[in-house]
Amino acid sequence: MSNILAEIVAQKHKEVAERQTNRLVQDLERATLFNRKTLSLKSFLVAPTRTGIIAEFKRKSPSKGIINDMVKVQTVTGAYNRFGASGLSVLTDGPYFGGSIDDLIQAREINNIPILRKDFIVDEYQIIEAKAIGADVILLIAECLTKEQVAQFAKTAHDLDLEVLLEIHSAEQLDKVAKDVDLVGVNNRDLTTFTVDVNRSFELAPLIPADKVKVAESGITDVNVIISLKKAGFDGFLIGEHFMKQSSPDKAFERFAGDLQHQLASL
Ligand SMILES: O=P(O)(O)OC[C@@H](O)[C@@H](O)c1c[nH]c2ccccc12
Repeated sequence: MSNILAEIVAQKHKEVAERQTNRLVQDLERATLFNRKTLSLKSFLVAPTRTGIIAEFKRKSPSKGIINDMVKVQTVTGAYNRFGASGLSVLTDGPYFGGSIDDLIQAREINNIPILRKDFIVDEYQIIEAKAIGADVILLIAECLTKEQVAQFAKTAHDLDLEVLLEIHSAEQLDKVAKDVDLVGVNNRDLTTFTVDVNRSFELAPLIPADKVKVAESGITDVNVIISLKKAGFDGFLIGEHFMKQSSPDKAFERFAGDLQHQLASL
């Protein structure tokens, strides 16, 4: 594990222990959103009226510092939805990414497309919490978890009707793909050096088991790259910075999605 990742994981264990004493699992299970019917990201990624983009709301990151702390979560995610995102990714990590549980709850209030809880899951409590705040999908990061944890956490998620996106960065981590993993994401960003290389997605695509939906993550800034990734078998494209770094991420998304729809129509 890289230094920064080890630091985040240690911090996460502390945070979860604290939150767990304030809000017990039984309380989470009584939340209204806990019983809502979840939406399938797998289905939305291939819906003909959508773009395959999982559009992310991210205020800051360890690699970039502040990306955008001026915009509102409902303005941005509402536009992502309206202009054809297949899903939303909302950071709920506070210390490193400037997100919060409240951001996801707010996004849920106004959007009827799948929402990925973007966080570092190190404890089952966070999965129950994800359901209770209105998420549809959880992220599991192979680099932070053992093979056994991935299998166990993915099973817990499925028992709650949540889908599971497993993030990998190397071929070796494919060993952690479990039965209950629905989607495999290739993170193009190296969490040690923060360098981004979209070729990582092209290299790993043929090695991902055929029954898992493929998602390319990070460093995507170009509609033509999405077309190539589609040809390589990807159905999902997780994009944050390219929209968030603009003063109006909503308008940036509208333009990008329009270009993509146009390119797709002429294929
Ligand atoms: O902002 P980008 O380069 O478009 O990347 C989005 C997303 O892939 C990235 O935010 C991400 C991928 N895996 C993560 C794990 C935790 C936090 C964030 C991430």
